[in-house]
Amino acid sequence: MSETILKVAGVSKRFGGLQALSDVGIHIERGQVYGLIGPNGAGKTTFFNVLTGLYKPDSGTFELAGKPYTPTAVHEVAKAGIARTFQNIRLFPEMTALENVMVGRHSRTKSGLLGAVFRTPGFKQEEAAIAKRSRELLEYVGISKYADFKARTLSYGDQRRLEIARALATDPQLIALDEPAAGMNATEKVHLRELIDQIRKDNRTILLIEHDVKLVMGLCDRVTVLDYGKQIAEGAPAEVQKNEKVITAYLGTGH
Ligand SMILES: Nc1ncnc2c1ncn2[C@@H]1O[C@H](COP(=O)(O)OP(=O)(O)OP(=O)(O)O)[C@@H](O)[C@H]1O
Repeated sequence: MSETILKVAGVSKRFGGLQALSDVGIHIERGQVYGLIGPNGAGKTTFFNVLTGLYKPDSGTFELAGKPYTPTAVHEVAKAGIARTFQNIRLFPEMTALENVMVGRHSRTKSGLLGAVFRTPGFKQEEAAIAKRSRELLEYVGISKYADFKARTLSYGDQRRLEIARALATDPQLIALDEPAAGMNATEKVHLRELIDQIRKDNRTILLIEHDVKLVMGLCDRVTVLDYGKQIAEGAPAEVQKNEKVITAYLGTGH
């Protein structure tokens, strides 16, 4: 039986005179890879930023796994169960790959600051469990050999994998990936596709913004197409690809 993970309706956002989003809504089922596509400036990143609490919407309702949530702050959204990555990678560059994942995992721990300061047995136990789980996640995304390397020394493709591991560390209901293939070469893209497929097989749910249409069409169960802040199509990739409005939107901007 299908289970709705994310239900968003009526999202609008204006920047001064520019209507960046007009009445946008999406509906994602558990285990789906859902794509958000559209020409440059269509409103994809704005939608992601609204969804994850970076921008306050002018209107909209939000429900995650059947519970309403208000995306007022990034940490509230993380607590509700959405983890995201960014178009311009946001890792802690001077920390090791392992430490970067551990930071993500810490959002799920109980001991708190006092436990850390006094290094209580509870804290040490929890810390060991976090390190173990974080190593497993590095293995899962295929970069365990770089566990002790500083994040900034990893290749672009591996840094994106590390961001995904860090997002997974929060045990999210939904993982939102903002252009995960940006800057990747063809081989890295093949590996990324395998990784996203694996994440889906493990019954996770993914929302994806991606410019690489081939990747989107090959990976996504459903897609929504935005153009000038409006939703011009929604459906299975094969249907959407044939939609006249979508073809015109892409041709019109030279895509
Ligand atoms: N913080 C902001 N202040 C003012 N205008 C903004 C802001 N963020 C986005 N916009 C505008 O909103 C519109 C939608 O931008 P957005 O970045 O969401 O598009 P996009 O679909 O993600 O584009 P791209 O594919 O180029 O990343 C654009 O016209 C952009 O200039």
